[in-house]
Amino acid sequence: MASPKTGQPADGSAPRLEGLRLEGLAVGYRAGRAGRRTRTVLAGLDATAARGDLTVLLGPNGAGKSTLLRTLLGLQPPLGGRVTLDGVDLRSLGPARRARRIGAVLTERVDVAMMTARDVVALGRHPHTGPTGARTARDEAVVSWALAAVDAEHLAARALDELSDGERQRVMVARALAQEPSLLLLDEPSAFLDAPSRVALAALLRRLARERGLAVVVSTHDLELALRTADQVWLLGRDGALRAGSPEQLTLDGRIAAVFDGDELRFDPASATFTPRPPVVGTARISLPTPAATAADGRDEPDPRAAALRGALERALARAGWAVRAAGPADLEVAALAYPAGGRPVDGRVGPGGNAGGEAGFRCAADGVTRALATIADVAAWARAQADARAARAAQTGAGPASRADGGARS
Ligand SMILES: Nc1ncnc2c1ncn2[C@@H]1O[C@H](COP(=O)(O)OP(=O)(O)OP(=O)(O)O)[C@@H](O)[C@H]1O
Repeated sequence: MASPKTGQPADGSAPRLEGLRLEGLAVGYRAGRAGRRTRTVLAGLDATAARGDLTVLLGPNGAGKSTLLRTLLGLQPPLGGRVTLDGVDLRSLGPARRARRIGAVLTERVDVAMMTARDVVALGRHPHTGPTGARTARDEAVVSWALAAVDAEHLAARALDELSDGERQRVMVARALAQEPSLLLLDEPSAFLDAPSRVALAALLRRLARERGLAVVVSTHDLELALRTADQVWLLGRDGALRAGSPEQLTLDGRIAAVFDGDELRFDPASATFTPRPPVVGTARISLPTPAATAADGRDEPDPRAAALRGALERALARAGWAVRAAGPADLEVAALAYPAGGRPVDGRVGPGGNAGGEAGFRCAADGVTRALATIADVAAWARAQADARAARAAQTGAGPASRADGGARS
């Protein structure tokens, strides 16, 4: 049994490091004279974020992600309930002890004119240095480690206000790491990062959680990456509820789709990706050449060219308004006649030797007309023209295009 005040077990054994726990937490804002008027954004939140885990906070705009993170960081008081870190109530921690335990990267821009990236990272040591603020050799080593951990050693001597948004973001993560916290909170840290840097940051946060036993809670709008990398998701719904679970569980439960599906976007639980949802004009079917590849040891392996080609064709057809079906009759048919040479990305002509001669790569049919087309771009343009023609015919007869439910896109 742990002492509620200190979190230390009464028997003197090593403290149990349970990470972050929200118990009936309510967050929001106080306004009016003496803060008597309150605006509750989220209430009754119960969840944990274990040490060693990457917990990703997801929710639509305005759901309360920043409000929750700011409350966990102590920048605004809870309106109710409590938050503990390793069993210790955060309200019992003064600012200095709190700063030693919780590192954060928020969306606010920090004004640090004339400081180098290394100086800024060194600010993270502030909670650990004595009253003089003098840094020891260990402090300097931690600063160097933090810069290296985010792959920003080459930025150390640069002035922070001369860095790009992405470079700056990495430095701010390093500053939080330099605090050597047990809880790391990040509010949309990948907002300014390019795709490879986002993947690298997610991998870094996972590694830090694992290797240093940190509880990491990160909010993001990058759902697809979050669902691939998170150990746990805290999902804020439009109803103000927080549902915690593994990405797979929340995907299969339909919770992710319930929060994020919209008129324009649909969450596909099979691929855990979002696809645009244009009006459906009819059904389409794709056929591919028989895949050639089998593994050298004789075991059958899926031919990666087949998946790439099918995916590219599916996206092109869906964008034009066709609901692609796996089998059965369809209004529009696209048959690829060959794979691109050498398994290169499918972005141009298809056929033996790259189809340099310009011969047909696809045979396409719709509404009784058959066409031979050379490239995927040709197929996309043709599918779009067919969709426009169908929509125009439907408008003339007053029938309207097939509904989404009819077309099967909104399964
Ligand atoms: N200072 C404030 N006073 C009162 N209400 C606020 C304040 N700041 C934010 N809010 C409101 O709190 C709610 C939650 O906002 P919050 O910024 O936490 O959402 P979010 O999930 O982080 O949104 P986003 O994804 O758009 O960044 C919103 O309705 C917002 O208008």
